[in-house]
Amino acid sequence: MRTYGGQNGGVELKTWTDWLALDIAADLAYNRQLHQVKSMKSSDLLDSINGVNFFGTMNQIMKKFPLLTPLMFLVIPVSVIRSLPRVLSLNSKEVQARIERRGKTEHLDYFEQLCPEDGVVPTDKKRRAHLEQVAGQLMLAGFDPIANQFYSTIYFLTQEPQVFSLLKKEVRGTFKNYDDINPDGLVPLKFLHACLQETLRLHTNASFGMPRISPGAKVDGTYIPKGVVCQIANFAAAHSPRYFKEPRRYQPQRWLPSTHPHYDQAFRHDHLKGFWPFSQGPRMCPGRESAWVQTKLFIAKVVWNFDLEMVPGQDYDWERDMKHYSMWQKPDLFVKFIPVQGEKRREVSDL
Ligand code: HEM
Repeated sequence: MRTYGGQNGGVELKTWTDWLALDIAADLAYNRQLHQVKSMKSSDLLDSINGVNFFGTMNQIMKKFPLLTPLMFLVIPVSVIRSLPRVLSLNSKEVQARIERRGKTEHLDYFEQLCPEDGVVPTDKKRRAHLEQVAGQLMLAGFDPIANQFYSTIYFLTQEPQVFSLLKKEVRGTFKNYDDINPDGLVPLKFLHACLQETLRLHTNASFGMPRISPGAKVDGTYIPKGVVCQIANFAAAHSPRYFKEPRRYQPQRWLPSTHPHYDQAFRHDHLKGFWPFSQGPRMCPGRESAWVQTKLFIAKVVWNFDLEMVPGQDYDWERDMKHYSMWQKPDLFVKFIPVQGEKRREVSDL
C-alpha cells in the first residue's frame, strides 16, 4: 500500500480489500496462507467465490420456478455455472490438506475446534460432508462481510471529510507508535466503533432477510401460524427515515454515547436498538467478536498511516453501482492511500 497507494492512479479498493479479507478468512478457518496481498494476485478460490455470487441468486429463483431451469443455462455463462462446484471442490481440498497438517499449524484456527489434533477424523461420507460444509461456511462467512466493511468504510471516509478528521484525531491521538495498535488498545475508541456501526447500517449485510419457519407463536401481539416463513427486510429497516434521521448519509455520530463530545443531538430520536447487524437468537452470527477485532484493526492501521482520497474523474455512485445477488457485488473504485509522516500525523492529533 505504501508503494502503490500514493501514486496518482491510487489502488483498486475492491481487489485489495477482497485479497486481504480472504487471506485472513482462509488463515483463520483452516490455517491456509493464500498470500494474495503479498503476491498481488487473486487466488482460484477468490475468483470462484466471485462467480458464485450471481449464480447463487439464479439458483434460488430456479428452485421457486423449476420449469424455468433450462433458461438459466441460456443466460448464465458456463464459467459462472461451474463456479459453485469449483468452490466446493477447492474447499474440500483445503479441508483434506488441513487434516494432513494437524499438529503442524502455525496458530489456532476454527478447524482445530471442528477436528482437534487429538480427535478422530471422520471417514464416513455424511460426517465428512458435514465437516467440509462447516469449514467452508466459516471461511465464506468470515470473508464476505469483512471485505464489505473494509471497502465501504474506506469509501465513506473519503466522502465525509469531517467524519474522517474526527477519526484521524481519535486514532492518531491515541497511538504514538504503529506497533501499539492492538485489539485491547482499540476498545476505548468510541468514534472508530461508531464509524464501523454506521458502515454496517448503510452497507447492510444479510439483506436477504434470514428466513425463519414459525413454530406457531405470538409476535408483538400477532399470532404467526405454524409453518409460516417470516423474514425481516433488513435493508429497508436500516435505511428507513422512520428509524434513522438522514438515513442515507454516513453519520457515525448517531452511534456515540450521549456523553461523548461529538454526539449530535440531531440523532436523538434514532431507533438504534432496532438494528442488529449480526442478527439475534440461537443462529446469531458466531463471528461477531472476531469481526469487530479484524475491522477495527484494519481501519485504525489504515487511518494511522494514510490520508485517503478518491481518485478524481470516476463515474462512481455507491447506491447506483452496488448490486446485491447472494452477496454484494462491489464496483471497482480507485482510492489514493497517501502515507503520512511524523509531523503531519501530530498536526491532526492536536486538532
Ligand atoms: C461484519 C462482519 C459480519 C457480519 C455483519 C455478520 C453477520 C451475520 C449474520 C446477519 C448472520 C445470520 C444470522 C442469522 O441467521 O440469524 C451471520 C451468520 C454467520 N456468521 Fe457472520 N457476520 C460477520 C462476520 C463473521 C465472521 C468474521 C465469521 C467468522 C467465522 C462469521 C461466521 C458466521 C457463521 C458461521 C454464520 C452462520 C451461523 C448459523 O447459521 O448458525 N461471521 N453472520
